Amino acid sequence: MPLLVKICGLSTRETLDVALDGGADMVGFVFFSPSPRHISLETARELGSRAKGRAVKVALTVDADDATLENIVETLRPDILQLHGKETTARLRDIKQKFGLPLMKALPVETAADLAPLPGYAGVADRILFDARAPKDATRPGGLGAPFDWHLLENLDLALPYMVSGGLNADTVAEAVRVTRAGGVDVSSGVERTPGVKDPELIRAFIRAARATQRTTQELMVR
Ligand SMILES: O=C(O)c1ccccc1NCC(=O)[C@H](O)[C@H](O)COP(=O)(O)O
Repeated sequence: MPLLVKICGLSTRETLDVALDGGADMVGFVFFSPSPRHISLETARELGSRAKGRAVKVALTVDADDATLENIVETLRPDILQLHGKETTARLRDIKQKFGLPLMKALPVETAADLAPLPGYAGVADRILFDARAPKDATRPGGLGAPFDWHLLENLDLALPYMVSGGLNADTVAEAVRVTRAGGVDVSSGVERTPGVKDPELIRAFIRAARATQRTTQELMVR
């Protein structure tokens, strides 16, 4: 199964086109006003139509209510909802029932104890995004450019597809995939030179580096 590459926090036509032209499998859009990557519903409509059919569109929210989700679904037309807050399994069931979209639940990781909620989410989410737990004083629960200890996922036995994120960049993505055996990688800060401003060359470099992990694996398999 090819590695899924997600570029998250896209907010302009130009950088969205770079991610799409570079072959990103998933493009993420942030709907969380304290984030430097937050986009308006008007921008969501424009970027959503631009990405349609070219990559999986991911709408990222944090403990959003139904009205907020309804507006995002109506404008972005997402293919998957990424829930990056404290959403319970009951809330995931509620959202899935109301919107009928696949759900990717973000799980903050700092210690092995953080994996305890996995079985519950695995029963309702469609995929899991492992992300670094944000510091207590952080203004947002993700997109902070800091990694977690990937070895915490070394012996993971999860029936669901999962992605790894948190501080990834072109130099570290191969090791993250090797250690976690994740089926997907997700990056935001690692393709920016300043918070919220995506850099075309960093996007291209990250996608190249992520794709290179696949060639290495295939080469190993044929030996
Ligand atoms: O990216 C944000 O600003 C953000 C804000 C609020 C909740 C989640 C957020 N990002 C979630 C993502 O999926 C990021 O891509 C992920 O946390 C990795 O971010 P980074 O460590 O910056 O690569």
